[in-house]
Amino acid sequence: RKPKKFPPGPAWLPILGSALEVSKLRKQTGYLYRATAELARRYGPVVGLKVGKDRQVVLYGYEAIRDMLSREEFDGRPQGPFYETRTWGKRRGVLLTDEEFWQDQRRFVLRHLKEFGFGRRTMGDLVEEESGQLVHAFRKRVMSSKNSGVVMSMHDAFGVYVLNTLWSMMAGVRYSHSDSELKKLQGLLTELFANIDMVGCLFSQFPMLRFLAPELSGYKQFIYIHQRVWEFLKAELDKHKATLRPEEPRDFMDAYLTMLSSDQKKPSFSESQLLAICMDMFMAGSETTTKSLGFCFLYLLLYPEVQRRAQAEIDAVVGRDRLPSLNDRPKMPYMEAIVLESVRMFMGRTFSIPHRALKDTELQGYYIPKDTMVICNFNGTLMDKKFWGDPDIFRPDRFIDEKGSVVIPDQYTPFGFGKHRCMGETLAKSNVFLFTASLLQNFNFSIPPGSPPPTTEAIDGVTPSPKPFKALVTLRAVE
Ligand code: HEM
Repeated sequence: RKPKKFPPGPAWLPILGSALEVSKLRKQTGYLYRATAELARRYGPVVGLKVGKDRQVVLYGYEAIRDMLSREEFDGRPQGPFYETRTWGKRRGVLLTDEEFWQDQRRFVLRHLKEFGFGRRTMGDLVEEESGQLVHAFRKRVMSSKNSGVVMSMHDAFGVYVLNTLWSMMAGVRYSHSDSELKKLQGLLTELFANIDMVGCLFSQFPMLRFLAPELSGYKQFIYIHQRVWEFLKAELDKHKATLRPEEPRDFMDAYLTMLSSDQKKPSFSESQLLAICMDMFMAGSETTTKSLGFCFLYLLLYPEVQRRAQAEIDAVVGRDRLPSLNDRPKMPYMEAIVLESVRMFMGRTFSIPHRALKDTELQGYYIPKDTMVICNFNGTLMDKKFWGDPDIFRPDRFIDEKGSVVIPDQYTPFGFGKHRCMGETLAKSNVFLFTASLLQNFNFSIPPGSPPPTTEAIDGVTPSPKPFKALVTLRAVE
């Protein structure tokens, strides 16, 4: 039964809760974020739902989101089969854990990743190295075509390069762009992310389906893909164990392994926890940035004037004799605004990672019982018409004030805030900035002749993707 003063929302039916109503709206609107936006229109910015066994509260609108994310009693992460199965029966990692376990692990990850460059100058070198490789690969393809132009698939052009910037620090590895095993794995992850949601999936809301309909409920695919990622990471871990020299840690994996055999080791530290952290970083670190870059280039095709202005800025600040670097960033507000706008377009179509109430509490005047899942629909902040005016238009200028400086309003929430705030914001923004600036310095991107403009409709899922699209890539003339 609905608890008293629980946030308003559709009726709760036995067993199903409000699942049918949500699913009907999702079918009508095409996306879960639009379905819950419609519910917010009907019931207000705090909507109460029950989907199978899960009590959920979806927040839409800045006030409610800010209130929830800044209060410690909402710092839990959900529990249940979905959040445990991914790490073999126990919640592990940093992405979906909470309380003391998560605090210890988050602190360790941040502190030790920094030793290998994370958030520091050396991280800039890694991103610069990778953007150089990206430009080189594009140039090779363009030059191999007789008329110096090539039609390329863009939505998935960045995955390996993005992962490399993080994996150099995590495991001291850079993968080749043609590494077929890694590409297969990234493809599987993209597929998985399109089939589940931030709020779980059928088998997490109706756990019996794991046994009654393992295929239909997505359980089988979920296990298969996680197993493949796990094996991939385990092979790297085994290599590290065989060559570890504790006095000279080469990367994060070494630092963690060294900690495992030290006397400061806390009970939350274990080898499977190390693998779970790697899995979290693998998933959180590459899918998000890659898809932001996908949206970035989609909109650059649709808004050629934005491309031209970015190129004019790159030419003025960097010129053509060297690649852009992160040192140029403070002098390139328009490029910086393109980064912000691309991430807005990506996260404005989805949710934050769900939180969980750690105790009975209240939010915006409503009663929220302990263990309720609380989730932010970022569409309500990042695409709010009242605030942004024209949220569907790709307009980097919205982040630039009359003096030409970058301004980021409070409503801009794609990385969340509070204690669970994204750990990879700096890396993600550096990647989007430098990959885009380096490519625009060297190439023009346009809609292939004879093709319709790419659609801005996305593929729904945990993180939305642009639908597959191609660009005509040509070398920029040297002036
Ligand atoms: C455009 C790219 C990215 C976006 C939009 C993004 C967004 C987010 C959001 C909204 C959260 C949830 C905050 C909350 O629960 O309140 C989050 C958490 C997280 N992100 Fe990112 N992220 C991005 C890139 C990355 C990268 C590159 C990494 C890896 C270095 C990363 C690692 C994480 C981790 C580990 C968490 C969990 C933090 C915690 O619960 O303590 N993210 N991210």
